[in-house]
Amino acid sequence: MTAADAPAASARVLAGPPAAQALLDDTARRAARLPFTPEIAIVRLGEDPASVSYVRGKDAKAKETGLNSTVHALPDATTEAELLALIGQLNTDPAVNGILVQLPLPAHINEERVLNAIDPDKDVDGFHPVNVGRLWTNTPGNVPCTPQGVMFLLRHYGIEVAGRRVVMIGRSNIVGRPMAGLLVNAHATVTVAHSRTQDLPAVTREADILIAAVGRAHFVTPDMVKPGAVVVDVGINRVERPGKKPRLLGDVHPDVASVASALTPVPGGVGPMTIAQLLGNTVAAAERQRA
Ligand SMILES: NC(=O)C1=CN([C@@H]2O[C@H](COP(=O)(O)OP(=O)(O)OC[C@H]3O[C@@H](n4cnc5c(N)ncnc54)[C@H](OP(=O)(O)O)[C@@H]3O)[C@@H](O)[C@H]2O)C=CC1
Ligand SMILES: Nc1nc(=O)c2c([nH]1)NC[C@@H]1CN(c3ccc(C(=O)N[C@@H](CCC(=O)O)C(=O)O)cc3)C=[N+]21
Repeated sequence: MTAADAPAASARVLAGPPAAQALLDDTARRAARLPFTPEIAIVRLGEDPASVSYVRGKDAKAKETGLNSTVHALPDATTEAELLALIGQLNTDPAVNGILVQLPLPAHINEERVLNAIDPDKDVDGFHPVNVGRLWTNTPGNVPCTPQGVMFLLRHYGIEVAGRRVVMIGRSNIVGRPMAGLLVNAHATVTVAHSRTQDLPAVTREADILIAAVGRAHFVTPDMVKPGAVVVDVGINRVERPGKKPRLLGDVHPDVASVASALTPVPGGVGPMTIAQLLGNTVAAAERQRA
């Protein structure tokens, strides 16, 4: 065997399911300590296959964890006024501790108006501007599930963020921006890159921890990664295949495993953390509502 065929060093796999299970176990214990059963209301509009599949996953995990879960599956033609009326009812229903409106919403509905209508204390997605403000002032509130799940995963695997350079690729309200806020709160030095960033590979090569939430399959290539960096792949790019389950590709090219010291897989990385954190947020909201 020549040096050229020698297997490349391979990054440690930061598997989501064991970390997610640790979070779910803690969530189930906390739920069981409450004098009532915490309840999440999940609202979905239309039949987008990805949304149908995610909502099914969230509902099943909620029940497994000892929570009540109600799915409100509304037709695609639901008006914004009808959706707002449902949110109003869920806001005032004392049995409901958490509300999640699955995104994306159909084009005829104004997403901002809908998210702003959810009671911030029941907003377990943490998308309401009040919760965004709480995150950026480092005060208690509901925090978006995916970034908070990434923080849990890093902690679970003993990866320190304080004092380290983190580059976040993506600045969405769901992932990039709240991820940056959590990292700043955890004392990381944070750079947020996006589609207008000049010389992105030079920026990402500075990262001790590189987090990708771009939405483009295999976007992060080995030349963009500092040797030994930890790489977190948030991306989920669905490749539909007729008659088969869709293939899921991350935003990180698999060859990055030969440069990074640790890497989250897709599937089986950040995705399961998102769902576990949603239930964690629901129980935390129930605890605060009771206090
Ligand atoms: N694992 C999980 O639980 C979750 C996974 N996801 C997945 O994460 C990915 C990102 O989701 P989301 O944040 O909602 O996506 P958005 O499309 O809202 O945001 C993508 C971000 O990537 C940036 N971007 C796009 N192209 C480039 C480029 N060429 N160079 C640098 N930056 C670029 C955009 O920049 P700009 O702002 O300039 O347009 C934008 O900020 C998707 O694959 C999604 O499916 C999302 C939520 C949860
Ligand atoms: N209001 C709202 N809140 C969200 O949190 C939200 C949303 N809307 N819209 C869409 C994105 C995406 N998202 C995922 C959740 C779980 C997995 C997940 O469990 N993924 C598994 C695979 C699941 C499968 O096989 O399809 C994995 O990566 O291993 C992925 C993605 C939540 N989101």
